[in-house]
Amino acid sequence: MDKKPHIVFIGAGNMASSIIGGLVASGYPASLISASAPSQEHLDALSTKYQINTTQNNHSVAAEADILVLAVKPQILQAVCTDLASPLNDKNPLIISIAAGVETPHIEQWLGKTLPIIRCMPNTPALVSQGASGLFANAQVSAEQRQQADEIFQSIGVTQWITLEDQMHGITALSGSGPAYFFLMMEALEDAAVKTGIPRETARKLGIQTVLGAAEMAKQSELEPAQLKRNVMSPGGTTERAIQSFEDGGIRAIFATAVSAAANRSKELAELLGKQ
Ligand SMILES: NC(=O)C1=CN([C@@H]2O[C@H](COP(=O)(O)OP(=O)(O)OC[C@H]3O[C@@H](n4cnc5c(N)ncnc54)[C@H](O)[C@@H]3O)[C@@H](O)[C@H]2O)C=CC1
Ligand SMILES: O=C(O)[C@@H]1CCC=N1
Repeated sequence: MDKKPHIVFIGAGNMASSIIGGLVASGYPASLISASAPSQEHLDALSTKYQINTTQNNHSVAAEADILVLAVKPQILQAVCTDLASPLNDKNPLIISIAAGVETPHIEQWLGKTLPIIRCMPNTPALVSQGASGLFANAQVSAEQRQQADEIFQSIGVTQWITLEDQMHGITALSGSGPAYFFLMMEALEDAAVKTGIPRETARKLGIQTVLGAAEMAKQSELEPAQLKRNVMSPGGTTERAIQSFEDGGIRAIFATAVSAAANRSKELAELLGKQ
């Protein structure tokens, strides 16, 4: 990026803070990041921690945006966009919506004009620069804007672009919601280890490092996860018993059902919110 764009966040909750924290950690100038929200507590947390600009006035800050990130709950996005239509009347910022299940034609309709819109599904590990973001651009997005968005989200993790907006339901179910699945597994693994007699602190430390080590290994290795798994399974050994127990318990079906429940909820939100 030659001249860095002014990035304005509408909404200052969990996901906005994770992205802002990651951006600042990557060296993005705090003076070029602003956030607006009704919650003074959320704003104070961001200005104290990252020294970014904050306000409760969506209108004034939106009018200054080169990139406007919509980071409010899907259920209030229509009201927020409708309210922003007039301050954006003579402006043409790149809109990036991170709201689950809200489709770009609805955002355009609510903002009252055709605009370059990118839908992005990030995740909270963005806070520690380990985010995974799926992105989709509508036809109005220029090559330069696409690159700007890619650089922003690459600075907080990895990016993958999709060409069909419909695939965003699956991305939401995979990487948007995904961190929670692994936190659940960490909880369950830790509790199970404690039951074998290990102190909780030890179980937590080794459990988390095991998840991290396995993920890093899968990322760096040319081998598929299935082969990496087999490499841990000595014939007649301990892992084989555990993996057999997972398979007998239907772990694959459990994943398939959970991921499709999340994707279906994303579709449901799209239908519900589009009808408002
Ligand atoms: N939490 C997550 O892991 C992820 C969330 N998302 C999406 O990010 C969006 C935000 O989610 P969270 O950060 O988790 O929610 P949150 O509830 O933590 O934050 C929402 C923020 O919006 C603010 N807000 C409420 N009304 C507003 C208004 N009228 N104008 C401006 N700001 C307003 C709130 O004060 C709060 O700062 C959602 O659309 C969600 O689908 C996407 C990927 C992952
Ligand atoms: O649970 C949710 O609806 C949001 C979207 C993906 C992660 N959190």
